[in-house]
Amino acid sequence: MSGKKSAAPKPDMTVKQFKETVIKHLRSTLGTYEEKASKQAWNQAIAASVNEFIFDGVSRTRKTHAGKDARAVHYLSLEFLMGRLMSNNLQNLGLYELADKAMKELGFELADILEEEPDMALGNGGLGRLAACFIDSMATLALPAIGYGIHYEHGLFRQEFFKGRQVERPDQWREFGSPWEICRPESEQVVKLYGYVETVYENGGSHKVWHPGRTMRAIPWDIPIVGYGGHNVNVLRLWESRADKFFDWDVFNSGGYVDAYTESVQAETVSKVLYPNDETDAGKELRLIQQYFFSAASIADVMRRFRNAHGNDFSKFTALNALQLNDTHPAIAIPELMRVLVDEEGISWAEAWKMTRETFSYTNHTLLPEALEKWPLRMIQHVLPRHMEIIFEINARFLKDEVETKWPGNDGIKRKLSIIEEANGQMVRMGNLSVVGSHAVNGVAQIHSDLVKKDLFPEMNELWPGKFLNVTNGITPRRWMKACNPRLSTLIEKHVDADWPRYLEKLTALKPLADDSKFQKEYMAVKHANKEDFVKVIKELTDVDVSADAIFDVQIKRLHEYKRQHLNLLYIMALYRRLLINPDYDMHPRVFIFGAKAAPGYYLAKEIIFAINKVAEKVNNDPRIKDKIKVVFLPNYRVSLAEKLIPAADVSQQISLAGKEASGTGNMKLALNGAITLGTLDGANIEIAEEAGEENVVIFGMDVDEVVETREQGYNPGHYYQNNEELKAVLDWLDSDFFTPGEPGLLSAVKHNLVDHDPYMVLADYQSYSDAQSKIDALYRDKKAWARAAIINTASLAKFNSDRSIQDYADTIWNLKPIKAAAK
Ligand SMILES: [N-]=[N+]=N[C@]1([C@H](N)O)O[C@H](CO)[C@@H](O)[C@H](O)[C@H]1O
Repeated sequence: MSGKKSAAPKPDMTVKQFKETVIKHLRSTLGTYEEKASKQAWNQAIAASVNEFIFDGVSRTRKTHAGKDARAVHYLSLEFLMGRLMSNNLQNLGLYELADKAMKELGFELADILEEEPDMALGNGGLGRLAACFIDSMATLALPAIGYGIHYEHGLFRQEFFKGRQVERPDQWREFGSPWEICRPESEQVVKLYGYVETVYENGGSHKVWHPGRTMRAIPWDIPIVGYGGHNVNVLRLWESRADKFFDWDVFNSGGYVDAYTESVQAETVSKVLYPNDETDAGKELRLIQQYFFSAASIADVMRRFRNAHGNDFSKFTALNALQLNDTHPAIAIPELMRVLVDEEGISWAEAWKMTRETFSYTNHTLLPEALEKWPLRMIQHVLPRHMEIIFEINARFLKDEVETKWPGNDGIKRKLSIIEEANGQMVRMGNLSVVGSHAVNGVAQIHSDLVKKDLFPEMNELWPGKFLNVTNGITPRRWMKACNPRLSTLIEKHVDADWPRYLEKLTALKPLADDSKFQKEYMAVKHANKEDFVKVIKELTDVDVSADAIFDVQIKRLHEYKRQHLNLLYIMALYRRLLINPDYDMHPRVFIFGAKAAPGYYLAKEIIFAINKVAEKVNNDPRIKDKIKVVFLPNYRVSLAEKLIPAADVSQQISLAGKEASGTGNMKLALNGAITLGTLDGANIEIAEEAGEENVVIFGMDVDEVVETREQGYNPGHYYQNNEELKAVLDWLDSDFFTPGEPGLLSAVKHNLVDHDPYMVLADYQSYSDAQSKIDALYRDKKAWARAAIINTASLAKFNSDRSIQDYADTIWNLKPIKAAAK
């Protein structure tokens, strides 16, 4: 079976040639030389060498697509959580082994050089990382596609812990520039804001003219996105904001020295920093301006490319362009396209609306009410006066032509479906606007898509049967298996074709080996070696000593109450208590590993982080429990840290309250790398259990219907507190100063939230969770059964390849065909 044909074409380059190219760039591009160069310089020299292939790929792909006047998708996302690019680019070009050998011959470990690259953390969590996996898959599937976003100067904050509390530090990913981006000043756009709208009456008709109060420049930075195999190289275009005029001499000369700068400072703030909220609506004017800035610049870029090819014959526009809204963050692009088509191109409202609806599609990523974006009508009116007019018009026609027709005289439904919410001072509902303005709406996992139809937009679904679809999320196996788990990849390639990172379903060939003791040994040896590596990372980051023989129990995701990191904490405290009561309590040693950032303004999330760190401090230094439990909270969890941890994980904690986690994507990465999912029937956990088999995951807790039932019956967390001795004991422990010597009550916020409110039913699911954790302990100690289950997970989850997700989008929403770029 081994040595089957490999997918990634090996550029005809030898190790010697690669070395020469790197040294050439070290000298001629970076102006240094071998003896003197820093690791950072070597990193830049390798990047410059790799870019020779990449830039060629960009041109080949662009020429091919332009030559064929190709239909393309434009993926609008306020977030792209890219992580590091070097390793992925080397892998996708089939250059990794070559570069590794070359650097070894030059006296370096490639892995060390890769550490020099800062993460491109232009996203908060799942939604941002999904966008990054998706553009990797679009390029790998040779689909004509462009990602559009914001070129934030500062990405997601760096997290540090001070006395157990989260502290945010600014992210400086571009401190020394990035070798992976190209500035494209020739394609800059101008974006307008504020001002007023004039109605011009002429030739018996009238049209609208927007007189902006402020304009700013949008400068594009292109990041090449290399498809696996290096055939197609698409582009991620990120917009940087700059002032129209850098310095206002008139103001300066009239003594307004500082004011002369104001405009440029204000303009630059637009792309200055990513809003660090995951799942909450920021509601700030600057955030709205960010959303409009990149939407308008992107629409203008699409129009420029279209006009260059087709002048103002817009009959082909919808046939050649698909625009995907990654959540409602770019929803303002809908009235923006209408403004351009009607005001600038003079197309009739009806025709323009038809084109707009055909062009847009919208992905919903959450049901959490606080995450559904609503903008004060007054704010949109002030910042975007013409767009507010257009939204009024869209809404009026929608309510009259469609809602009234379906539900004549039903004001209740009109109020519910209206894009404008009359209550709380008139708000604009960006979710309703996105649904009304799109031809397709999808959720990100089957259960979530069903709930979007049933609970979020039931009437819209009735109005447009067939508009609401499901496209279950996925992850790119190139970054999340091939690149981050080379030991597993090598083992796999002994039994499966080398092109498995492209055709993940080939991993099913491992299923027959699940009970093969030799393969089980090899497979678990891979896991153990990965754990040994990560033991060093834990020591380096937290100074905690752990054993690779312990169970690595992992919960890595943003800190949010619905994800229930505090449920995990209660169980850790219960285990600790059992060991204090009976030091010989029979359990396999376990290391609980957390990685999670809390939004800076999210009080309880920060209290949960603090509580976990205080409990960790106590548990990790308590000799009475003989290292049977260790708790590790890794600071600054991010993509590059996930790439080190996921291959070393044994247990994947996916314990959200059923109905709250739309999909999850960490669950997919962990399971594909052989971690056993401990989860609720929520999001994609359900589909992971379906694909891997119920016996190869550990499910607990209420399902969605039971949650709804419990809520309808009136949920009383106090009941569980009073009737579960262990649960009561650990909750009361939080009130004491056991974990915060001399400061009793410092952790009480977490207890009171749970005992008094518990909005995410932690206490209701506690016992079922605790029992499931005992199942995990028993299963792990049955080495054959554990290895079998882990292997089955790796072999059975091809469905969660983001290539499959993107193929679903291409087939069911974008109607998009691949166009392979011409070779040389
Ligand atoms: N926003 N948002 N939503 C999320 C994540 N938090 O980013 O999108 C992710 C990507 O669709 C989902 O996997 C996750 O369940 C959902 O909560």
